[in-house]
Amino acid sequence: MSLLQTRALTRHFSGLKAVETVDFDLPEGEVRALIGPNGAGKTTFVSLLCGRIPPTSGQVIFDGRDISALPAHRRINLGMAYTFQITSVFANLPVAENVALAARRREATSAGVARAVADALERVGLGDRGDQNAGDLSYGHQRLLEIAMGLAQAPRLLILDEPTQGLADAEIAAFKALVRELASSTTILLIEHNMSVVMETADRVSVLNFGQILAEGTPAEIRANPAVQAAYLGTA
Ligand SMILES: Nc1ncnc2c1ncn2[C@@H]1O[C@H](COP(=O)(O)OP(=O)(O)OP(=O)(O)O)[C@@H](O)[C@H]1O
Repeated sequence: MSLLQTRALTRHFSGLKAVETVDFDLPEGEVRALIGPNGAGKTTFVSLLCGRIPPTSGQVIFDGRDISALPAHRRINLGMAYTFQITSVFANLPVAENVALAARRREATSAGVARAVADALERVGLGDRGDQNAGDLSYGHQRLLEIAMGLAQAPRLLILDEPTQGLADAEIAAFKALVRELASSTTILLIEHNMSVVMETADRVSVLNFGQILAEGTPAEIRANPAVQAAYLGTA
């Protein structure tokens, strides 16, 4: 059963078809990568899923329910968590407090919050950094902190927008392992430019091009798809 669906989802910006009649299905438990050339509409698509911007037309359906008209915070409460390209940690707060802010959206008791914080930091490998100011973490660790903030909300769907951008090679290798571990407990939608991350973590891949789904398949199928290769070469 699909955890997330879109039906004819469309967003225009004064004539520009950033997302155009997209039908998308993400089954529960899957790691799905969303790829596409620059300007293909990936961030716009994710913004529509999260409720950051309204669609021009079409529907977003989460767990069988039409959430197209729900504001972003209500979607978070239903179990959607996301991190965005630009880091959004509170630099002057300790790492643990950043995660606690996210955990309090779901946990009512201070013991529950403390447990959720410790668990989320442990899972991303920042278990010993809780007292440090978030702004003192390396860039790569700040990205992991953002993922921990998402995890602390015990999401059913975790959306990661270019999580490996700006990471060092060793950090990217660790990230691949982290995604596999996270996949045991949550469905993941990964917007990613790094093809080795896509190939090694995704169960399936959706390719956006000019706001439309150009292809869907396993990583191997997508790699071998001539239309996808042409889109990346700018000739499609
Ligand atoms: N707020 C906006 N106003 C006008 N045009 C926009 C707006 N947001 C995005 N666009 C346009 O919509 C198209 C899709 O942009 P989007 O950022 O979704 O692509 P993307 O696939 O995420 O690209 P990238 O990989 O470079 O992040 C682009 O042509 C972009 O210029």
